[in-house]
Amino acid sequence: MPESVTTEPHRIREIRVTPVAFRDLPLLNVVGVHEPFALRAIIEIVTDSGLVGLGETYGDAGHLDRLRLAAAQLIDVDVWDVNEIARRVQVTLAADTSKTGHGMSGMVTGSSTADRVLSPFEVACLDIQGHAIGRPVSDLLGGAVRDRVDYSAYLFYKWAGHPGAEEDHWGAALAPDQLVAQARRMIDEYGFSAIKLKGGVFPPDEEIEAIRALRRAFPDHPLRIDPNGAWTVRTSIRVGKELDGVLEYLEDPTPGVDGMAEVAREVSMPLATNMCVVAFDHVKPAVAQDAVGVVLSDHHFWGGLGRSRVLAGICDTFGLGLSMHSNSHLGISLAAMTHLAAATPNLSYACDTHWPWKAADEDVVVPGALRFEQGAVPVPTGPGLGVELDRDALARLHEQYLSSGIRERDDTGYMRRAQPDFDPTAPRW
Ligand SMILES: O=C([O-])[C@@H](O)[C@@H](O)[C@H](O)[C@@H](O)C(=O)[O-]
Ligand SMILES: [Mg+2]
Repeated sequence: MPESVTTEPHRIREIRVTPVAFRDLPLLNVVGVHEPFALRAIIEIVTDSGLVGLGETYGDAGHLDRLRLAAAQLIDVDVWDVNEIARRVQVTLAADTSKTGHGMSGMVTGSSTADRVLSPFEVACLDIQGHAIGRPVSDLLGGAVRDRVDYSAYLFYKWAGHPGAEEDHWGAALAPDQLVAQARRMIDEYGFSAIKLKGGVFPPDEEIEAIRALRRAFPDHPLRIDPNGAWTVRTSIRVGKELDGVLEYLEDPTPGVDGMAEVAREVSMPLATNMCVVAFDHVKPAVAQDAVGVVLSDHHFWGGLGRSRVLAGICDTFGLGLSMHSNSHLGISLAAMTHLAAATPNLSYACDTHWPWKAADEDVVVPGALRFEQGAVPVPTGPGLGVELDRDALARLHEQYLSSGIRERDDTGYMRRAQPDFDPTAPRW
């Protein structure tokens, strides 16, 4: 065996779970509005060989408890033994049937608790594996089939600023012309070549008008709208027919597989989802009913990068398209998403990202490794995820978490402070 090859295990000596908060803007959605800070948890796995791997996940209190519970069971496991790590997470959380505290504000329900908890540990192990052999994570996933990953311009209706605060640098977006201006600015800054509108905020006809305005302003950009299940089956069919030939896909128009299947039978464009197919046991019924044409994968709730590639294989087998979902996130997640998308041949749509909504000066990774060029992130080529933890920034964002007082994402509660009778029930129209 050549001397450079080592077969030594890299055993987990310590796992640090650090909740952080970063500034967020008042982005509107079907369940309410984003609070002034978004929460994440940063995972550091330290091995007995002195390597450190990074992961990032939701930061809600219930999820933090589960992360810490599982972390305690992973000491001494070799980071190459991800199956054993998955088994231990599964066993630790077997009795945990609570669906709360997952950090997705009610818009992604029914995802597997064990997969959500496993995800950041698996990513951190892959980061360490990559460092151990000097190869990027995309190589560990089978090799990058593209050297840059396309992301979409993720538009939100939004207030001008948080209540009681000054107008923020994006300003209000409550009408079609303001959304067009938002898209223009985001595309000028990042170069995105596809556009997604978060809908479910205003009556459907207003949102149809917004999509039409975007189509006029950006005739060549694929367009998507995602009302997070805000519409009845009937409304979804009407909107789908009105936007025939305009949308690349229609994302979660109505809740549940049965409703989606009814809509899918009547509209021409594919239906996409990150709401009714969010765990492996949802795939079979959705396929049986032909309910969705595109699955929005998300390694944060599908159990990490390896299991997301399993999902990609399933989508390929059943002829389903594959795109990628996002929530408010920092650079470790962006790096993981980029490696995964790079190594997934059938991920053929521009991925979602909330990145433009994050303040440029707030992240836990050292700047430089991740950048947008013409709407895409070049796949990091350094070892592991290719990003480095900025410890001062981590400490700062942790302090911000402590002082923010926010412990759970609560878009509805925050909305009700401004509008006490706000009702998040969906479908609404
Ligand atoms: O950030 C938001 O408000 C989004 O609505 C997010 O929470 C959703 O999970 C997501 O982006 C989606 O595509 O449903
Ligand atoms: Mg969605």
